[in-house]
Amino acid sequence: MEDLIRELPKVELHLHLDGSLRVETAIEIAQEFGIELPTVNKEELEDYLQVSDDCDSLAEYLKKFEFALKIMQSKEALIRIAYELVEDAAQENIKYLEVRFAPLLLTESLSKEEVVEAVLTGLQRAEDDYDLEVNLILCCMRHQDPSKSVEVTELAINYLDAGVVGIDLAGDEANFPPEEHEQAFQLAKGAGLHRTVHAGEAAGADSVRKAIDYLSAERIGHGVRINEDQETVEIVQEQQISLEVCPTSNLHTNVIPNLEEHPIKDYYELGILVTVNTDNRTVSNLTLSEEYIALYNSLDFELSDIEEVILNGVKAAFISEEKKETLINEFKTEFKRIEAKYKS
Ligand SMILES: O=c1[nH]cnc2c1ncn2[C@@H]1O[C@H](CO)[C@@H](O)[C@H]1O
Ligand SMILES: [Zn+2]
Repeated sequence: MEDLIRELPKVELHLHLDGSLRVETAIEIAQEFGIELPTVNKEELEDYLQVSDDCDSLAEYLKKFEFALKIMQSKEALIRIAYELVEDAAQENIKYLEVRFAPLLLTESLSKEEVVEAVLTGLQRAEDDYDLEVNLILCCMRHQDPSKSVEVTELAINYLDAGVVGIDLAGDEANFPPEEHEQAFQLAKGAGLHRTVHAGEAAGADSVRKAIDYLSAERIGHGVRINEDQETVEIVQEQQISLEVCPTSNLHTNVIPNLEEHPIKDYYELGILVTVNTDNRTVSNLTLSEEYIALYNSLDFELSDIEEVILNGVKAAFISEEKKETLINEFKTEFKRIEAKYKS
């Protein structure tokens, strides 16, 4: 079953560039650019980049990004890291990928336009070399002034036809409410940019409601905690808001005590459009295949359920209806072929 899952065509919609760089690459870039490292030993550096078992909150988890951001301040680093992330995704048969990051955290020596262009260059080079499609989402950060979110949105609008498809709101959910960023998200909506918002992770259902009401979120990053309020569950169901669920990340930020108690199966059974994602591959030391294997082992998802969740990812993707239909047909054919192969 595990090999079969690895072979299935997949989609990933919630993946942070700065949480997913290869550890070897971090060492090489730091050495090349004279950036001071706490250690050049790969295993030891992993401790700095990966979350430990005793991490007890999102705020603590977010500290894991500080080092990655330091080494991502040059064009060369951004092109390489973006390229390698797509390469890693292609290796586990991801056919459609949305990558996200916060451009304003990377402007120590580059302009925000240079930052976006370098990442798009890396993504597109890998798209040319591998058989998958990639789009980019730009993150606004909760702790930054709302005017910065407008700046990120304007930047996203400039690259709307060049690979950027939407904006996100990320960062410390418990301490910074979403509604302050309304102007940016309404600007995005008016310009035809898609909107996703991290919510219902470090704060409850109320945070999800605000993301929908004020920020016109089409998707919710995580949304684990919607079950704290029945009305929110119904709104998510009725409005077909999809959830970008990242089960292992939720374990690491201490939103759930163990995978077995993750509510994803309940949401799935209610017909909510749940998708499965890694969030941060390096921070959580994780691949998407492993995440699906965990659903199979810990949450009793059967193969047909896993395939349906993968198709949910296509349905929730920030792409045209025509592209969705093509991908769904391709995926269904592949599912049948792979199932037949493993039966024989
Ligand atoms: O699970 C999460 N919840 C909220 N914010 C996050 C999560 N993972 C990463 N980031 C934040 O998003 C920024 C841009 O990629 C990262 O720098 C990190 O601060
Ligand atoms: Zn995230």
